[in-house]
Amino acid sequence: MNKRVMKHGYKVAESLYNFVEHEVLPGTGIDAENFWQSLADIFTEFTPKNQQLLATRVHFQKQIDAWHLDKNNQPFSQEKYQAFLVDIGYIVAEKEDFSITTTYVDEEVGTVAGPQLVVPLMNARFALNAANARWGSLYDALYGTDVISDDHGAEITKSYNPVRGAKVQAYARQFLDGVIPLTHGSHNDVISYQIAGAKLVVNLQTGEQVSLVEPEKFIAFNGDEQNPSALLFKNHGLHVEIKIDPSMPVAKTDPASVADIILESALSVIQDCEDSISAVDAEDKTAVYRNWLGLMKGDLSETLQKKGKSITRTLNPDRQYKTLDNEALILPGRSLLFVRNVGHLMTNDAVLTQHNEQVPEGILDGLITTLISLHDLKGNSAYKNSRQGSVYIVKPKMHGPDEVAFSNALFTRIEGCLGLATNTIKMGIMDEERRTSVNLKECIRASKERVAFINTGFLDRTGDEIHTSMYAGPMVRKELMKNEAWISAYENRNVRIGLQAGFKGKAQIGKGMWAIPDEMANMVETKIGHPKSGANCAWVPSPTAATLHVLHYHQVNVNHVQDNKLKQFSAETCDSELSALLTIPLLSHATELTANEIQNELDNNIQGLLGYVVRWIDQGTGCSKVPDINNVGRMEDRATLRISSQHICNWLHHGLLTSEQVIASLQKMAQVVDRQNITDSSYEPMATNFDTNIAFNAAMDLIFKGKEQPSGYTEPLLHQRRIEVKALN
Ligand SMILES: CC(=O)SCCNC(=O)CCNC(=O)[C@H](O)C(C)(C)COP(=O)(O)OP(=O)(O)OC[C@H]1O[C@@H](n2cnc3c(N)ncnc32)[C@H](O)[C@@H]1OP(=O)(O)O
Ligand SMILES: O=CC(=O)O
Ligand SMILES: [Mg+2]
Repeated sequence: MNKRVMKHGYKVAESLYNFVEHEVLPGTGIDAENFWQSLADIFTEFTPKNQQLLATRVHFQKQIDAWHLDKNNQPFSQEKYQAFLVDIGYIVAEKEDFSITTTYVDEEVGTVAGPQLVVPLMNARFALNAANARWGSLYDALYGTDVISDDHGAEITKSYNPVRGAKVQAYARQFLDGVIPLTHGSHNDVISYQIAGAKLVVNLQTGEQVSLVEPEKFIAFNGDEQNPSALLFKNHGLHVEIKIDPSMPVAKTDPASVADIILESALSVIQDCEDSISAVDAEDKTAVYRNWLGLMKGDLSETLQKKGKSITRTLNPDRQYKTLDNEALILPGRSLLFVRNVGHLMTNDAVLTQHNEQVPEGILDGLITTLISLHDLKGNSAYKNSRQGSVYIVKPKMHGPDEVAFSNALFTRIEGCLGLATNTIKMGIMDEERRTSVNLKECIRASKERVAFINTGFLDRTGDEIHTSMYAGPMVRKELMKNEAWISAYENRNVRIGLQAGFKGKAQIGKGMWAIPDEMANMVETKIGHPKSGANCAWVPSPTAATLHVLHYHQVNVNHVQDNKLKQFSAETCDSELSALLTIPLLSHATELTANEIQNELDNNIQGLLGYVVRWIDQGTGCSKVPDINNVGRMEDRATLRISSQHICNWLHHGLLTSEQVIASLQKMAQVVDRQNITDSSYEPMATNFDTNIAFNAAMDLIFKGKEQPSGYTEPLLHQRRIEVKALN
């Protein structure tokens, strides 16, 4: 049991208290007693409203459930359905047009389009890697993934495979031809790059000297003009470095001695306190906050074993080049960091009221993560995060404008307590709940002075789609959701509303996660759709994916796309979008499923669900790669768990599945998952005792108690079961 320190009527867990007093506050200029007083005041002031907002969610859901139950067996009227949603206040009236006025936004957010990497903040090794993923090796990203096919002897072998290496070089040169084309010939034919008269001079095998079609794209270099070691280019605001080093093995097979192409990759990173981590108590929360502190003070480090060697990972310094006028050019060495707080639902025992009630975790996150960010704002770190002096907080899982207004008011209050100018905290709004999508314009208005992004979190959004309309009928198969009318309306509408609210040049319009981490060829083929849709950032699961996704932003000029989109919108599109958005993705008679298809869908869902839950509950791993039924590794987090659990629950309720069938699948798939984890010595098999295995029972609850879970969220049950496991150890 955590010891507690009484502070102004609140009982603060000793672990958090000591951390704040001894590690966070020194150097912030904030007086300790004033801080604890502010904490107490903020909880006293904001907790009742937080609770009221949660009660409103329940109230809406009950009315929607009753409407569908009442209408059972009657033909569905979309018109009546929408009128009902307006009537109960679920859809609010859209007011006059407006533009956001957010200021002091860093260029990674406002003006340059590029990948956004998400990382579990609880894992220091990953968190550091993500912060350093601003720059990535294109050669490594290509060599190590399926973007380069392994036919004709090009497979990945134990030692370097020159056949594969040659394919990587060819791919990279083709990329250079697209981004920085030569006035004549190809980067394939280059024997040397030099600088003369503040220009790039390119010598070809043919003996010709050529230059760039757009010479202004060459902006800096390192080394001698005759023998440069690095050449720096800028395209669509993104930097590309050609690294020249004849001593590197790969450069020996390149007449121009190119050793790598280094790409500016993850412009921004979301350090996640939410769905990709498992933080259930004061001890866990303190560990997460400590990593954020290390990032903000610049001293986070982690020693790890890599390829049989011990290495210590720290934050990368900035990068230095010489401009063509021989001035120093310093570029950020690290990604711009956002921190994703938790939403309004959960509470945590890190702080208790005097009646031993847990406080809302989202309020605690807001206060502590901002307090920690003071180290960046006050220049206490050797490394700057926001050059504009802003703090970037992503707020997930908000339902509708009142909840956004609540976060906005909370942030204003936190700024007041910490002596920060109002709107120093920038808010990222996850557009991932149905009531937010439907009322997005009003959600943005509620934070129009600080909003820095709207992101389509389509995974949570799909979970909410299923839960909200649980009683309307059985939903389409999970994989087919992406073809449904609501999802394209949701994605298009998010871009339209963001652009019409003046996001261009000021804030991000973001797209969702690439959740198949090993399918990079597929990603390179398809994720170009995100910049083409007008989004200026999109989520990737790993640094490698960031280096590959950035290729798209070199091909697509998002600024131009946004300008063109703004000219195209019409009033009619807005109306038809709303009814498409509210079209429930129900199975139609035309698409009735065979018993086999139903069983496959169930087994697939259960395999992913169990594979994720067992690691969450037993090992505290919040984001995992779990093989699906076709052995494709899927990124699973709490949002994907929300989808699978709610989907099974929905089919169970509507009689497509029986309880016995679900239990049989759970037991069969538990054995599959146990086998998948056989090489993990810390893994506890589930199939040895289904009755007592806590993770297995958590999975059962997620399905059989799924209908009653608030908004279909998985965190209440996951937390409860993880706390049980932690108590045993
Ligand atoms: C719906 C939503 O909310 S989506 C947002 C939540 N999702 C995320 O945050 C995704 C985070 N990603 C991950 O956790 C991982 O990439 C997974 C679990 C998806 C896949 O993991 P694996 O492919 O098994 O990667 P693995 O654990 O082998 O790590 C490989 C390397 O990549 C690095 N890496 C993987 N993902 C990341 C990441 N997101 N950020 C930084 N580094 C990463 C690791 O540090 C490791 O490098 P290292 O050995 O030098 O430290
Ligand atoms: O948070 C992202 C999502 O897709 O959910
Ligand atoms: Mg989400």
